Amino acid sequence: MTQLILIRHGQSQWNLENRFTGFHDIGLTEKGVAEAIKAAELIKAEGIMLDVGFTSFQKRAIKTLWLTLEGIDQMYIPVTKNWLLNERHYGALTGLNKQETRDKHGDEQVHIWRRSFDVPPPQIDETSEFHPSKDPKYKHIAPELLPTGESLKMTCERVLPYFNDQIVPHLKAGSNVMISAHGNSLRAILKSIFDVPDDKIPGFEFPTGNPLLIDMKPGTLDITSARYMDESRAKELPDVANV
Ligand SMILES: O=C(O)[C@@H](CO)OP(=O)(O)O
Repeated sequence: MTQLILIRHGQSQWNLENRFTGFHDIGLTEKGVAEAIKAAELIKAEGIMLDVGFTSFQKRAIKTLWLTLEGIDQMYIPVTKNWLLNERHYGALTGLNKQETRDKHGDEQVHIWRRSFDVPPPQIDETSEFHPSKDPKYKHIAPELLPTGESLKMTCERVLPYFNDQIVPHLKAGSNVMISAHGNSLRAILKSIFDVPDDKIPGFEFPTGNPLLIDMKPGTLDITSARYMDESRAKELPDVANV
């Protein structure tokens, strides 16, 4: 059996403040740190041995992975960070309070921006402090590749080629893989491995800092079981259709 653990970062400061976050690089709250430590306890209790880890360029996901690997005493595994696993870029909404945005634009418009599959948010202006060109961690990436406002569809188109090329080969070779990432970059992976239709995928929510353990038949991506390890904070999962 091959094991894949998907974990959304623990609670971030902007999750707490209810602000659109996307590419903004904000840290974990104390609660977020505690969630990552708890995630490690759950993984350790089941004796899972990881072979390789992947995360984004964003400290909330990186630190969640660090704390988890520290807690399970497996800090030796190779870890690859890639910006292609970043959260969906929230465009001009970045930094805004979600409730204030609802009050201004209405519940329906904000729901479309947050949970449609293919409607992108308004693009971020080049002069904004949150424009990705202002962040030195992306200086090696061609400016035209950097997102300035992504729909979930666009996030899938960014994340899935990386997942298929760089992560799937590890799974097919039988390695146990942990991916620490974000609500929408993980939706992209969930959509791919569970074959979730476009109109259904926005409905799946990843709880913060709660490892999703997915068992696969060796040498394949055929899922035999999937469950959130902290049952008390579990969310709905797609049906395991390909057992
Ligand atoms: O703000 C964000 O970057 C994301 C994830 O926290 O929010 P949403 O739930 O609106 O996709």
